[in-house]
Order: sequence, then structure tokens, then C-alpha cells
Amino acid sequence: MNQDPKVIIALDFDTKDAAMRLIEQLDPAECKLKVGKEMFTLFGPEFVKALVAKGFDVFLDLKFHDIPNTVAKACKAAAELGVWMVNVHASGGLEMMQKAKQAIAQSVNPGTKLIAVTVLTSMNAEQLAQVVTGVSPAEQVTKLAALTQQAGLDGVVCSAQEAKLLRKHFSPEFLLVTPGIRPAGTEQGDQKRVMTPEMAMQDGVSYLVMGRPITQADDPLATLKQVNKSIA
Ligand SMILES: O=C(O)c1cc(=O)[nH]c(=O)n1[C@@H]1O[C@H](COP(=O)(O)O)[C@@H](O)[C@H]1O
Repeated sequence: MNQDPKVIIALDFDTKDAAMRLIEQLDPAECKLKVGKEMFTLFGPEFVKALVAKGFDVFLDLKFHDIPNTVAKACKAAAELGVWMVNVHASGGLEMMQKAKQAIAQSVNPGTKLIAVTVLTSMNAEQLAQVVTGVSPAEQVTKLAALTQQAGLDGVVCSAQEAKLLRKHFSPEFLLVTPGIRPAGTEQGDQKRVMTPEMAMQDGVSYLVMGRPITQADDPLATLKQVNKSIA
């Protein structure tokens, strides 16, 4: 029985029934759950609270990115849903992240983890260059991770491809949460900076975010068990 499962399943479903069919098979000791923009927009805070009530660690992935006051209030509201983790975009800046952290500390759930997205795993070097010139994804991730640490957050969202580099600069307590996880032989889809679960864990990742490779598998539960076994 694992009290801190490493796999976070991204529940990107467009109906509650489809999500519940999967969730009913899952054990909070074997995975955490992520609710993102699609399901939160469709089903709102009640859906999140229902998952928390079932005993799951829930990562509310709304990637807040706005002025400091607005993000701080949104983070406080998210923490008060009882979720395990929430996130913001690191590119919102130091003050935005500091205010978000303070707001969570003053909420009824001050232990809620707060992490910041660095460079989306769906972006390659060419796409990043369309947004910011003269830096590689690894350099931009490192820069934003340093800003995130300075703001006192718990860690970052990055790709597992940057994990080894980040572990040279940041202690094991600084969380590296990595989407773009693809077991060998699975579809990459829109993800660009990908890695297998085994290699990601070897490189020092804290938690693996996995959506489609599990949710769209013929047997999602068997796939989850296989991933858990491969990283045990
Ligand atoms: O913050 C995230 O969770 C996130 C950040 C990022 O850089 N890339 C990324 O894919 N995600 C999320 O992680 C999940 C990945 O899902 P799959 O590509 O289906 O495994 C999706 O729910 C994305 O919204």
C-alpha cells in the first residue's frame, strides 16, 4: 500500500459518467487524480469535492495566470476545496507567485501544495522561440524554476527531459511534476517533450502526470498497475 502514489491521472473527460467509470475502479493508494480546465469548467467545484471525499489526493490544474491579487484569491478558493495541489504559471512573475503562496498559507488548508508551470510539455524549441527568443526549453525551465523557488513555492511543472538538469540545482524536496509521460510504444499526441515513466523516475521526477496513455487504454486499471510496477 503506497501512501504517496507517484502517478497522477489526468481526468480529461467530457462527461462525468466516463470519468466515474474509471474512478470507481481506482484506489487512492495507487494513484492521485488531476482535474483540469475541461472537467472543472463542465462540472465545477462539486466534482472536485466529490473526489476529495472519496479519499483521493486531487491536483486542481487550473494554471492560474493573472494579476497577483486575482491569482491569490483564486488559489485561496482552490485550497479551500480541500485539494492536495494547485498550480499557477511561473511566467506570471515573482510577486504573483508570492501572493498566491501567502493566500494559501492564510487559507483553511495551508498545507495545500502550490507549484508553477515552467514551459508547457507541448512546446518544442521552435514553438518556444515564437514566444521568447534566445533560450532553449531547458534554459527557460531552469530560469523559471529558480524564480519559483525564490517565491517559496513547492515545486514546478516541467518535462521529465529537464529533470536531471534541475536536480543539479534543486533539493529532492523541490517537487518536479511532469506531464508528457509516455510508456514506450504509446502515442505522443500533442506532447513534444516526452519521456517514459521509468526514465522519468530515474532522473529524479517527484510525480508523473498521465492522461491519455491510461484513460484511453483498453484496460486503464491494468495500465496503471503496469506503470506502478515499472517504477516500484
Ligand atoms: O499542468 C499540467 O498538468 C500540464 C502542464 C504541461 O506542461 N503539460 C501538460 O500536458 N499538462 C497537463 O497534463 C495532462 C497530460 O495529459 P496526456 O498528454 O493525455 O498524458 C493534461 O491534462 C495537460 O493539461
